[in-house]
Amino acid sequence: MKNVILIGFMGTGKTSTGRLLANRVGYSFIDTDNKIEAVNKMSIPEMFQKYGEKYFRERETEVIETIAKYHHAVISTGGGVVLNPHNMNLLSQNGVVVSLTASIDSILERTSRRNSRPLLETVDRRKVIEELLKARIEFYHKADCVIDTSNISPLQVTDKIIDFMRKGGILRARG
Ligand SMILES: Nc1ncnc2c1ncn2[C@@H]1O[C@H](COP(=O)(O)OP(=O)(O)OP(=O)(O)O)[C@@H](O)[C@H]1O
Ligand SMILES: O=C(O)C1=C[C@@H](O)[C@@H](O)[C@H](O)C1
Ligand SMILES: [Mg+2]
Repeated sequence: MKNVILIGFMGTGKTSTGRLLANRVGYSFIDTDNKIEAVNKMSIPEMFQKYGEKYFRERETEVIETIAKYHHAVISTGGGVVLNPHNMNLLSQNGVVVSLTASIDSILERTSRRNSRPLLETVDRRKVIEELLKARIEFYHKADCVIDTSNISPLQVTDKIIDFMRKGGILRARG
């Protein structure tokens, strides 16, 4: 049974939508950021602060190497998972990749609600978001399905993902 992998920039809703989707389709739910924190017994901001981004990326890949083998799971990733082709090869071998996008204004608003994203701890968050998005956009578009979440609720996003899963034969008809 294929996994559903959610990729996308910070604040596009991977974690909240992924949890909801897993509940609706009866899959297990894994969030790579949460898993990294649990396995390493350390928060992501603390990890960045103590050991830097490179160390975090290595821990991220370790977690992906484990969870890519799961079945029947919705896997919500961290925003930078797409940067390492090894991560994406592992994940896509055993799953379909759904990319969530959002406008810069939506991202700015949503990422201001909780301040636990080390890469956005900066004075000019809009500028950093624009720069990171520019560098990453091509990766976020390498997906089996791309959904703009700017003006729809997490529930509506899951409706679209479920439609996509049914059309691809990943999920059987209603039930
Ligand atoms: N479609 C949506 N419409 C409005 N708000 C949303 C939507 N999706 C998520 N949010 C809100 O945006 C914030 C960020 O969502 P979430 O943590 O799920 O994003 P994420 O993609 O997992 O981010 P990160 O990459 O940093 O883990 C949360 O407050 C969430 O409730
Ligand atoms: O976009 C990113 O590079 C990140 C996103 C978050 O989900 C975390 O994985 C971490 O803060 C890095
Ligand atoms: Mg998340």
